[in-house]
Amino acid sequence: MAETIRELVSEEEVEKRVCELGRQISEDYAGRQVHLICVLKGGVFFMCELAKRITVPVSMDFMSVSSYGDGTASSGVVKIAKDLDESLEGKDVLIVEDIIDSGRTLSYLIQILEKRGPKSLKLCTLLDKPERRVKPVTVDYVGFNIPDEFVVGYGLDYAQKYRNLPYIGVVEGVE
Ligand SMILES: O=P(O)(O)OC[C@H]1O[C@H](OP(=O)(O)OP(=O)(O)O)[C@H](O)[C@@H]1O
Ligand code: HPA
Repeated sequence: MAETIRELVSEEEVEKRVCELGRQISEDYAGRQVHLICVLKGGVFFMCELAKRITVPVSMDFMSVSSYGDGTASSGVVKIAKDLDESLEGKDVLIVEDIIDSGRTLSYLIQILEKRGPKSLKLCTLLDKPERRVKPVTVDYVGFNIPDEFVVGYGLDYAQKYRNLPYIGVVEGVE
């Protein structure tokens, strides 16, 4: 069967939800600066769109933590491919992710970042697959809870493809 993409969350729905999250974060961080950490590569589309909707001062840094390789199953081994450029000491840090699936990546990342002295550390994800959780993770902001299906688009890839889709889709016709 050929690989096809079935739309799960439309472009309009994603945009609407990103605006709502931006408003909520702006209210919650009123009077403070929020330091966004983008988890590359998947988080980059969401982070850019979200940052544009946040009305309090924003600073940003980037990190790359990989556990999936090119497949649809987490290897369970989390590797830091690129660390942050700046210290987190005394900052109100908000990690911005595209998806929490098994929770392995984020539980590992949170453990590491908590040790770097942030004033606060919270997590915002566009998508959450709670059914798949192996490691518990506290998620502060969620765009959409989705079923246990492998999704692509809006930053998410399958074998590095489909990140540029403006909507969230399910990959069909793959093992
Ligand atoms: O909850 P988990 O099961 O750990 O899965 C979530 C992680 O998997 C994806 O990253 P990936 O390793 O595919 O890297 P990418 O963002 O560069 O595509 C995603 O961006 C999360 O970081
Ligand atoms: O469903 C997914 N799609 C793409 N990347 C992912 N990383 C964890 N889960 C997923």
